[in-house]
Amino acid sequence: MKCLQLIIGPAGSGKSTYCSVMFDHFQSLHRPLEIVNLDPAAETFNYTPSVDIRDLISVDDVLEDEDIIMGPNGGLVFCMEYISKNMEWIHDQLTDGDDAYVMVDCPGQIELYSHLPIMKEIVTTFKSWDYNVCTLFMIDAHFVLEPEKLIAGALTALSSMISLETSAVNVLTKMDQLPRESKKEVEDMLESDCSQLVNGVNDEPWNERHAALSRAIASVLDDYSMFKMVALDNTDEESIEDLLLMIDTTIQYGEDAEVHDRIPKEVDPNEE
Ligand SMILES: Nc1nc2c(ncn2[C@@H]2O[C@H](COP(=O)(O)OP(=O)(O)OP(=O)(O)O)[C@@H](O)[C@H]2O)c(=O)[nH]1
Repeated sequence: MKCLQLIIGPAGSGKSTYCSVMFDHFQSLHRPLEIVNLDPAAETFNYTPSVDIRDLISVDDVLEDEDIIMGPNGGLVFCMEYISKNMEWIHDQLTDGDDAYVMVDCPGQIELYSHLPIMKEIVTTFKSWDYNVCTLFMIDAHFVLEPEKLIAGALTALSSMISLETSAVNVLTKMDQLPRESKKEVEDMLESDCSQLVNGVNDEPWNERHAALSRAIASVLDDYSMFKMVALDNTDEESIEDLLLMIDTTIQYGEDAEVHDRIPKEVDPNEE
């Protein structure tokens, strides 16, 4: 079964760092992994991509083209539209075997996932090549310690999940940077449901309606069990293993192999 992790999240949330940490982890497990850099504006990253989209098109090239007049954001959208129409260029460079496992390191512009159709088209193309796709939404752990920011992060992640139509795992990055007491706070938070977490929103009289709205959103998130987060401490091997196990389960990695192993050997009809 072909598996694909689509790594998305705001700029600086830790997408490329995650890819390089997982690249090393896969190597230590002797598991094959191909990484696609899908960010035409990427500057540097600490892994060796199997496919680098900048070899096809880069934002710098587009901005230098005198026939195309646009700013950096328009340049990125132009590149992404071009990529979505030239996906075969990526396909040709992937091994694409039955056990292919691919990570796609995406740009951080959130509008690509919320209201533009481009990423959905790219995901649909990967699905048409029989990849099981799981979206990983990276959230900087520093931003979830306040209930208001937690709600905002949850809604952004949900809007991406709904528009991309894939299974999803929300990853809290940079846990190693948190002081011990904040780390404990985040770990406790992950054990709680959203309604408990937003109890602390500012409900001074002038914020009453805002607090009520936050509580209503939290209760919907709990009712549908749709927003779950996993903390990742890049410096802790166990944390990396736990996350990969969860993603593999979500993405159904290796399930066809297990089914194959479970197929009974030819049965002798004379045998009882
Ligand atoms: N200590 C620590 N630093 C991290 C971690 N993840 C990311 N960083 C740092 O945060 C900064 C941004 O990380 P990136 O991995 O480049 O983030 P990105 O989401 O790929 O950023 P864009 O490509 O701009 O969208 C870099 O300086 C990283 O070194 C982490 O888990 N721990």
